[in-house]
Amino acid sequence: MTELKTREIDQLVRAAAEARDQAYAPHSHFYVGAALWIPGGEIVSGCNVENASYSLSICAERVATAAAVSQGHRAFQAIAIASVGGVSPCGACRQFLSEFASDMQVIMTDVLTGARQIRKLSQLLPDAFDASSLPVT
Ligand SMILES: O=c1ccn([C@H]2C[C@H](O)[C@@H](CO)O2)c(=O)[nH]1
Ligand SMILES: [Zn+2]
Repeated sequence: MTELKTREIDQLVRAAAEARDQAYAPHSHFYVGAALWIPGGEIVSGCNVENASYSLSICAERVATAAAVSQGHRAFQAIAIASVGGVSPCGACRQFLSEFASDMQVIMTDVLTGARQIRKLSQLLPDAFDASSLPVT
C-alpha cells in the first residue's frame, strides 16, 4: 500500500491529537488519540475509553478501528497515535490492526514535542497470527 505524503501525515497526526482531547482516562490519566487513514483520504479517529473495572478499558487504536469498520471500511493505509511520549501500540492493538493491513504505516507522535516515529505494522508485529492459520470451513 502506498505511503502517505508528508502533508497527509501532518493531517492524520492533527486528527489523532484532536481525538485525544476526547480521551476518557480518569484512572490512568494517560490520554491517547488515534486516527486511521482510509484509502481515498477519509479519516476515522478514536480515543481510549477506560472503566472502573480496569481490564475493560480499550485503547484508542482499537476504538478507531472498530469505528472505521462500523462505517464500512476494511482497509487502512496508516494510523497516527498521539500521546505524551509518543507511545507505540500495545500488543493487542497490533494484532487487532493486523486483521486489516499488515503493511500499514504506524505513526507515533508525542503531543508535547511533536516528535514522530514511523514504522510499518509488520515491523511491530512480525509473523502475525492471521486467517491463513485457520482451517477453511
Ligand atoms: O497505545 C496505547 C497505549 C495505551 N493506551 C491507553 C490504554 C489505557 O487507557 C491507558 C493506559 O495504558 O492508555 C492507548 O489507548 N493506546
Ligand atoms: Zn492497545
